[in-house]
Formats: sequence, structure tokens, C-alpha cells
Amino acid sequence: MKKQESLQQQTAQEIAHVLTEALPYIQRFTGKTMVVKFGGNAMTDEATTSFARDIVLLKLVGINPVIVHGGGPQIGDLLKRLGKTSEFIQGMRVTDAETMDVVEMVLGGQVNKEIVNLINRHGGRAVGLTGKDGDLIRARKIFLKQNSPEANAPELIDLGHVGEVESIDASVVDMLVHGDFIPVIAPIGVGEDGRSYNINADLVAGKMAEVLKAEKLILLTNAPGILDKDGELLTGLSLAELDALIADGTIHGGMIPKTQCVMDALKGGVSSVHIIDGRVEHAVLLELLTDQGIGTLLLRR
Ligand SMILES: Nc1ncnc2c1ncn2[C@@H]1O[C@H](COP(=O)(O)OP(=O)(O)O)[C@@H](O)[C@H]1O
Ligand SMILES: CC(=O)N[C@@H](CCC(=O)OP(=O)(O)O)C(=O)O
Repeated sequence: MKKQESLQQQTAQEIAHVLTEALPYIQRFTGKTMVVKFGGNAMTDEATTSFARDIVLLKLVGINPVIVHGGGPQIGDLLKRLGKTSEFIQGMRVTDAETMDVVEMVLGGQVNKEIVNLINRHGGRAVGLTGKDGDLIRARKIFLKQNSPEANAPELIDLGHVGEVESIDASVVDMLVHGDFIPVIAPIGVGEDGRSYNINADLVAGKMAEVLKAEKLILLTNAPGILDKDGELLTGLSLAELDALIADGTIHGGMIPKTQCVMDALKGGVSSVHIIDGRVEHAVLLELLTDQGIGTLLLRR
């Protein structure tokens, strides 16, 4: 009985220690906007629930989280069920008209509403948006450049309905944040022609952080952060070092648009970016409110 009592006391002290450790971080970040990108690869059931609870807690302590989500694997799953294969070039999905319909259904319908629902079930007040709502994200079609040994100029690749962010009108997001809601944004933009464009979620998150003058951009993925060729976690890298890691292939696939968006966000005025493993339970809280950082931290210099 005595042993159990002392164990309970020890646990209570540990909890109190964690809470006091969080205090200076809460004081520093309260009132600040944080853009949190939740990648499709990190969206297991447990990770999504833990993510939703973390976001509700951030909001309760006065931080303003703005969520941008992905859903690449979830789009791939539905395409597969429909007998279509996913094709990616330089980390971007080739998106024909039929694929665009699936992208809108999965991102704007399924994934967005699942995150909104989970946040609300845990006591938050989330509202889901795509870039079409309130004309939030204007998109422009992109063509990728690929060097070919035969041609002297780089070849331009047409990816279909794939866009980049042309502009963001954040008034709807501001309105929601001031009304104490948590905006949850799917990365679909609308072109001048009124057509929908599929935009890589990292690119949307980076631009959103810039436009909202966010204190931090936090990217949750299925890797511990940026890794070197031996799988060791890298942190504190400069822009030149990031460029070199892309050039020598250490950073490849989906990590390329992620790194590019990080570099743009830092150049655009965001003070710090964290790339962390969203599959770790309470990854957001551990990174933001405790002394132990868990992923790659990149700072504007
Ligand atoms: N240097 C690197 N460090 C970590 N991950 C990398 C690196 N290069 C490529 N990757 C890959 O990038 C993936 C993350 O990008 P992506 O699949 O687009 O995730 P998300 O759905 O979170 O956007 C990792 O799972 C990993 O396979
Ligand atoms: C153009 C492009 O590739 N768009 C992405 C949009 C979703 C996304 O970015 O999801 P993750 O963050 O989970 O990778 C796609 O179609 O998969």
C-alpha cells in the first residue's frame, strides 16, 4: 500500500513537472499563429486522434493553430479502387480531369471532414475549407522543368490539373481565427478560369504561413525529420545546405516539395519551421511545449 502511494506521488510529481515545463512555452506562444501541416502518410487512426487532441489543447492555451492537411495516400487508395494508377513526377501527382474529381472528393470531403470531426469531438471548434471557400487559394497551373540530354533547353512537363499558389486571400481564415474557430484547409485551389487545381499540401502550408505571418510552420510527416544518407536526423540546416541535399539526392521524392516550401517560408518571413514525425503520439505538444525537440528545426537567419 505504502509502495503504491509513493508511486502515485512520483507520477503526480512527474505530471506537475511536465506542466511547469510547458509554462514558458505557453507564455511565449500565446496569441501567436502556428500553421500545422498534417501529411497523409502520418494519418493513422491513433495519430489523427492524438493530433486532434493536441490541436484542441493549443487552442485552449491561446495559440491559434491553422491546419493544412494532405491526403496523398488516401487519394491513391480511392484511385486504386477505381482501377487508376497514381503517377508522380518530382513529388507531384499527374492529375487528369477524372483524377481531379477524386482529389476533390478525398481531400475536400473525406479527409477534411474526418479531421474537423475529430477536433470537434475532442472539444474544439473546427471549420473545414478548401481553397475555393471565400476564394481562399487562387491557383496557377504549373509545368515542371526536366533536363533532357537530347534537347538544349529543359523540357516542360504538363501535369494536368496541378497548380501552385498564385495568391491567398486569408480573410476567411482571419474571420474564423478571431471567432475562436480552428480552420482546417484542404489544398485545392481555384484558377482564374474557375477550374480546380490540385496543389501539393506542403506548398499551401508554406504560403499560408507566410501570408498569415505565422510564428511557426510545423510539418507532420512519416519520417523523423530530414535524414542524411545514413538515416541520421539533421537539424539547423542553412538554405545552401538544403539546396545541396536536394542536388545530391539525399532529399528526394515527397521530401523535395516539402524542403522547397520550407525554404520559401523562411525566405518569406516565417521565423522557424519544424519537420516532425506525425506518427509519434502527441508529436505537436512534444515539439512545441517541452524542452525536447523531436525533429528537424530550421531557423530564419
Ligand atoms: N532525406 C530525407 N529525409 C527524410 N525523408 C525523406 C528524405 N528524402 C525522401 N524522403 C521521403 O519523403 C517522405 C515524406 O514525404 P511525403 O511522402 O510527401 O510525406 P507527406 O505525406 O507527409 O507529405 C518520407 O516518408 C521519406 O520516404
Ligand atoms: C500535386 C499533388 O501532388 N498534390 C497532392 C495533394 C495532397 C498532398 O499533398 O498530400 P500529402 O501531404 O499527404 O502528400 C496529391 O495529389 O497527392
